[in-house]
Amino acid sequence: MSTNLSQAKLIVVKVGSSLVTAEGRGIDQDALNNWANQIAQIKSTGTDVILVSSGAIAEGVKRLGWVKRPTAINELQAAAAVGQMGIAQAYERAFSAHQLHTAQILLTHEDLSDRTRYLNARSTLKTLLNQNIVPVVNENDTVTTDEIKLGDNDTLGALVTNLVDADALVILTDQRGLYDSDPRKNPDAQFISEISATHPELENMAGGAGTGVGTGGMYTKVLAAKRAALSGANTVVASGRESQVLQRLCAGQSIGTLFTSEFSRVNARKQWLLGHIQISGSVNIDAGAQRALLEKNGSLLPVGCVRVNGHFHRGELIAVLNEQGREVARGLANYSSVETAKIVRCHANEIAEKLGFAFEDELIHRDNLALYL
Ligand SMILES: Nc1ncnc2c1ncn2[C@@H]1O[C@H](COP(=O)(O)OP(=O)(O)O)[C@@H](O)[C@H]1O
Ligand SMILES: N[C@@H](CCC(=O)OP(=O)(O)O)C(=O)O
Repeated sequence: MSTNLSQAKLIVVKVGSSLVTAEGRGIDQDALNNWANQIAQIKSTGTDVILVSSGAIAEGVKRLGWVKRPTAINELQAAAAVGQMGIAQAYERAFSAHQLHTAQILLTHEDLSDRTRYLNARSTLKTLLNQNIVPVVNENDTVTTDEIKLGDNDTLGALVTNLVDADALVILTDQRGLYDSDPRKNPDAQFISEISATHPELENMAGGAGTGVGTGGMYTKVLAAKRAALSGANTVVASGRESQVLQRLCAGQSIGTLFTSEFSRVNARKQWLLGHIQISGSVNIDAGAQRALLEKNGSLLPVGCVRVNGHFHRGELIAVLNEQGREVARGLANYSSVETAKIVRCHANEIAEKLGFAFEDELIHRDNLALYL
């Protein structure tokens, strides 16, 4: 795997509140225009981008005329609701100069931990990318309470990276990258240009937020790098004010701090599928489907399924059994057991007719399938 971003086909770019809102003074439209310009150019060279943008609370606080960030959760939620309007407008304006549309995606913790919602979120993001739209993601702050909050958008950026199998996560912030201690507190702090995302000293080096508007500081960024590494993605933390930072990263230049992942893409996904979820049911497949899976790295289509066992919902993990009843794979089902039973042996164009609706053509997409090789 290449360690830089020159081969990346899809990257997640996270921008922090202090950059987006000029440290709380209000949306920095010039900064947004600049990133939009860079993203439009990257997209035209074949690298897709999903933006994760903070700033709703900081912008809301400014619009409401409050002198400082509140601590009461209901006030933070109200501020987020007001500020998110500005964030959405500002990105749409910035990208419209490049004839690109944006789409607002507000996610909660549950959207990413519940398997059905996870698949729906993934499917929506992929569909938007196929339509050449730039998704702009934030946490749905208005409906999340303390206990269920993701809490910071560095974590959200890593979860989105895993969700869509992005090649890399780029976290743009107000520092050049990671130093061995907080450079705001230690003028002798040493800059680190590359480090393993699983380095044991990372958490000790990283401190909290630098300004009153940021959340989590470098600490949540190193945790995010760790999380993104689990699905095989590298993370770069760099300054959002660095000239042409995204284009230069995508051209393979070394800017900021690169956190390298030691997991391979396939293994990480497989670990997640095989290790973390209980099986709800299974399907038996025919020899042709088995060949498609094992030899051609294909998806499992309903036409290759012969029987459905057990009870499962859309998004649940199921086992794939061959004609002899041996488990050959596991994956996330796009249809429930009741729906699957109605579409076994059916071609993709017959699904809507049998069910009255259709999600995907596949019962299990190959991205959501782990094989026992
Ligand atoms: N080891 C470190 N290296 C770099 N920055 C650090 C470190 N420890 C703490 N920080 C702080 O993290 C801040 C960036 O995080 P944060 O304020 O949450 O910004 P953002 O809004 O971009 O997420 C920096 O301004 C810096 O003061
Ligand atoms: N969802 C919040 C952002 C929380 C957050 O993580 O902020 P930051 O540390 O600036 O990325 C908002 O939009 O205000």
